[in-house]
Order: sequence, then C-alpha cells, then structure tokens
Amino acid sequence: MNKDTSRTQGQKAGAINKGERFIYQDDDAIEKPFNWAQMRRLFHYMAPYKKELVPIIAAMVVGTLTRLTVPALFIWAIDTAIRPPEGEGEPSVPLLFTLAGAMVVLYLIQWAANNYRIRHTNVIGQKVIYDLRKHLFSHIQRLSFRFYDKRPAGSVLVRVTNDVNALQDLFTNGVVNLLMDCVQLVGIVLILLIWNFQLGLAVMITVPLMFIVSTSLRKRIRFAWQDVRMKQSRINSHLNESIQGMKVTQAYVQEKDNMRFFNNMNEVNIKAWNKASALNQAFGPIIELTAAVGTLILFWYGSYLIQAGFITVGILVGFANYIGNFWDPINRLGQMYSQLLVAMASSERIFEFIDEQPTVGEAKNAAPLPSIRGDVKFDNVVFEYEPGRPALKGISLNVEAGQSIALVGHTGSGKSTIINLLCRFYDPVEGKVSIDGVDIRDVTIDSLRSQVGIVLQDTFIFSGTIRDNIRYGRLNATDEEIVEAAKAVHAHDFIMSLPDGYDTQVEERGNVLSMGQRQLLSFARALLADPRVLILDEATASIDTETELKIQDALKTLLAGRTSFMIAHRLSTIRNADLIVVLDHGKIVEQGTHDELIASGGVYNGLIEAQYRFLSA
Ligand SMILES: Nc1ncnc2c1ncn2[C@@H]1O[C@H](COP(=O)(O)OP(=O)(O)OP(=O)(O)O)[C@@H](O)[C@H]1O
Repeated sequence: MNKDTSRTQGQKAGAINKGERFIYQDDDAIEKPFNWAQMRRLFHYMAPYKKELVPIIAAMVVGTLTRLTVPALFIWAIDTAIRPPEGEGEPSVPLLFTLAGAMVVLYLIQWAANNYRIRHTNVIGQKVIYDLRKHLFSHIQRLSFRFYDKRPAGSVLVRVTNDVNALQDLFTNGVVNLLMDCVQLVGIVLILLIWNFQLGLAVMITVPLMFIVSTSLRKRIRFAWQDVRMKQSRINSHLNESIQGMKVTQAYVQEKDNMRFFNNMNEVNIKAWNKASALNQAFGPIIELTAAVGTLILFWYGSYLIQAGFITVGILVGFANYIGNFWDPINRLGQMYSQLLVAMASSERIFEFIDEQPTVGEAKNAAPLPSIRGDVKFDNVVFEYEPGRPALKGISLNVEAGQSIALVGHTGSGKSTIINLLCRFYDPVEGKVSIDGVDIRDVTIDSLRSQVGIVLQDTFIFSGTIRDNIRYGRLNATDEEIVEAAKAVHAHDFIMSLPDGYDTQVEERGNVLSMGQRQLLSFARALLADPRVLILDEATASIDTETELKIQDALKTLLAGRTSFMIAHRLSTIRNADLIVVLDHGKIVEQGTHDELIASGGVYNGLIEAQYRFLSA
C-alpha cells in the first residue's frame, strides 16, 4: 500500500511497492509557505480584464451597501414606527409601510446588483482560465526533450487540465466574493462598534479564538490538497500508459494485474481526497460554534444594556440582524481560504512548469539560419543524457551538401542521439554541430528545424484527414501540391483506394493504416516540407516486397538533392548511401562506402554477415 511520502521537497514518492510492475515517480512535492507573491502572480492573469472588473466591483459595492442598510431600517422601524421610546412620538403605521417599501426597493437593488456581478464574474473567470491554459500549453510546447524525459505524459496532462480547472472556482467567483465579504465584514464591524462599542466588542470576542483554532488547520489542509493532486497525477500517468499500451496488456493477458494496480491507486486517491475534504469540513462547525457563543453573549449582555437604558430594543434587533450577516462572510472566508489553498497547490504546480526553462535555449542574439545548402559538420561532439554516462564520445563527421549518410551500429550505439543533436533536441556537452559552417546553437530554433526535415520510425499520424496529415509538412500547401507529393512517393494509389480518398478520417496514431502506408504518408509529408537536410529513421518492420519496392523508389525521390541522415536497417538503403558511418558505444569506428567497408572486413562487414546469416537461417 502506498505510504504518503509527499511532504518534502525533492523527495520522490514514486515507488509503489517493491516488486511492482509499474513504478511512477511522483512530481516533487513543492513545499512553500502561503505566499502573496505567488498569489499576485496568479492574479496578474486578471490584469487584462481590469476595465471589465470596474462595473462588477461597483455592483458588488452597491449590493453590499444595500445589504448593510436593511438592518438599519429595522431599527428605525422598531424604535420609531412600532415602539418609540417614551415621550418621543406615537407608533406610525404609514411610516412602517414607507420603511417596508424602502426595504423592498433595497432588496430589489441588491438582487439586480448580485445578478449582474455573478453573471459577469463568470465570464471573466472563464477568460482568465482560457488565458492561463493557453500560456501553459504554449510554454510546455517549447520545453526541451530533457523535460519530457523526466515526466510521464499523464503528469503533464494533469497540469494542463486538472490543475488549471482547480483555479476555476477562484477566478469565477472567488475573487469578487472575497472582496465582497471583506467589505461586508469591515462595514458590519464599524457599524456595531459605532452603535455600541461595548456590545460590539463583546459579540466579537470569539473571533480571535476562532482564528487561532483555524490557523492550525490551514497547513494540514494545504498539504492534504497537494497530496490529492499528486495521487491524481499518478492515476493519470498510469491511465495514459495503460491506454497507449493496451495492445500489449491484452496480448500478455495482464488485464487483471493492471486492474489490481489501478484499484490500488484509486483507493489511495480516495483516501487522500476524503482526508482533505474532512479537514475542509472542519471549518464549518468551528464557525457555527463561534456564532452560537456570539449570539448567546449578544442576548445576555444586550438584555442587560436594555435594562440599564444604554440601548433600545431596536438596537438589539439590529445587532442580531448584523451578527447573522457577520458569520456568513466569516464562514465563506474560511471556505475561501481552503479554496485559496487548493488554488495555491495547483498554481505552484502550474508555475513550476511555466518557470521551467527549455534546456535547449535560444541565444540572445540568435539570428535566423539563412537558406542552407546542407553541409553538416560534427566537431568532436560529446553528449550525455545523464551526467557521467556519455552517449556520444567525441564524434567528428564531415558531410557535404547532397550526400546521403547511413548510420549503422548495434542498438544503443548512439545513432538516434546523433540525430537528436542535429535537430537540436539536445545540445552537446562538448564540441559543436554546424550547418554550412554555422554553429546551430547560434541560430533560431525555428529557422533550423524548418530546414531540417525528419521522418521518424514511429510515424505519428494525428487525428484528422489524410490530407491534413500530409499538409502537416507545410501548412500553406495547396491540395494539388499534396496530391503531387503523394504521387511522387507512391502513396496516391492506396489513398485513393480508401473510402473517402484524401478526406478519409484517420484516428490518432493512424491505427487504421498499415506500417508501410504510414511510412509512405510520412514521406509525402516530408517531401512537401522540402527540407535541405532530411533525417530518416527507417522502420525495421518487415513489409511485403511490393511495398518495399515502392518505399525504395519513394526514398529515391525523397532523397534526391538533399543531405540525408538515415538510421538504416534495410540493406538496400545502406548499400545505396554515399557514406556509411558505423557507430559503436558512442564512437565512430568505421566510415566509407559499402564496398570499402566490406573490403576492410571490420565491424560493418561483421554486421552485414550477421544479417545474411539471420536471413538464411
Ligand atoms: N532519453 C534518454 N535518457 C537517458 N539515456 C538515453 C536516452 N535516450 C537514449 N539514451 C541512452 O543513450 C545511448 C544511445 O542511445 P541511442 O538511442 O542513440 O541508440 P541507438 O543507436 O539509436 O539505438 P537503437 O538502434 O536501439 O535505436 C543508449 O545507451 C541509451 O540507453
């Protein structure tokens, strides 16, 4: 069973149980005191709506003032129209009716003002949430691969969805209610103290006591909500992984085990939620008890003051009325405080992402990379994903524009890493990568990546039409250009055989398409983008000879006139390359053409022989 380990910064609460199949690392717990700077930062998102807030605040002030005026009319009615003190006139029914009419008018004004306030704060709240989510998403899109290496997709998802949603209440009505309650409280306190200072103090004597008790609850509530978010994040990470890996789960009949694991997480989540919710609820009874004691004091001390002739009956009724209105905002402020704590926990998690800087940053004076020819140079490049474990150990490579390079080597030898550096998904620890003699760290990332095309082994198909998927290569391409590109890579025929041709809807990841078809689509996408440098991670899955021939032919079209780097698995692709680079444990151990390398009888020759042996076995 999970232990709650989410208390200390940097502490990983990840391991579920020794020997469990899935191990998730929770996000680091973020432990900071309630901090106004962070709240100010959050409220900064409301700044663009300052003007729209003015009439809302005006409505709030009008609503509060009318609410505060009504008890004053009660006192007037009792002390003047119903039971005037001896010698100060007679009871007056017309005055009573006038005052009742005035109260009705005040109630109507209050109703209209509240209506306006609620409707418009909701609209502004939604806009703020929209902006915050947009900011967060656009920021995480810029974050480097290192950021994603460390986090399961589900935990990133939770911050953009759940954590932002958790701020919804705060922005839709919390902020304005907070202001309203503060104004109401200050108003009531002033009125009570002015009417009768002693009685005012006496009924409010319980307030400090309540604050002392509730303060001790605050810290626990904050941690409890933070814990809930972490447990939810863990569920989401698992869910995300389970859905992605559903085929494997079913193929290995792991549903039961998966279910057990999920139940376990679900249970832990419910417990965390119940704990936080119970702590939250504790505020209510504390307020009620304080209110009851306050009322007792009012009637006990108030009766004494009436008897002693210090106050009138009207004042006592007025006090009772105000006191009724006094605990409401205090109760709401207590709840609001919990809401603020929830928002605090979520905003900490959101700002943690927003403050994350891309490790692959853009130099201050980065200029756009001019149109390139396609000369690529690796200059003694050293790289490590994790400190002390170099994945590339001094790679030097000189590639002329238009050359095709095949990267070969055992699994884990560093082929993909070379490509990751060329696209600047990571930066080298030592040495440099340059294109046309320009260090790629000195140019803007957009200008670099828009000239370096990449076709990945696991071709990503987005949900949408086939046409949209090809157009992803160049968004302003015309329909004709799309068809032309598809024809050039032999994708046109299979596309036309689909029910709606280019308008056929494909689901996320393109599950309805075969491996070969997905490859051809990605070739069309790359051809449309027309990059000078093309990177190709060749799919290893064996496909039928006819598709293989089509792919070979499509490749020829795709590679013509470009510098290309291929992580090549097919012998035909490797053989046709201008230069074969053989990697082993992060080092280049051989390079040359196919014939040269075979003749030298080294590592490459061994790899090819092994492949032949495997095929003929
Ligand atoms: N994101 C990562 N974080 C940490 N280490 C990594 C990461 N990606 C790769 N590595 C490590 O870096 C080394 C080189 O990996 P790389 O992916 O470049 O190999 P490869 O030659 O492309 O392998 P394959 O043919 O299996 O795709 C390996 O030891 C691998 O474990």
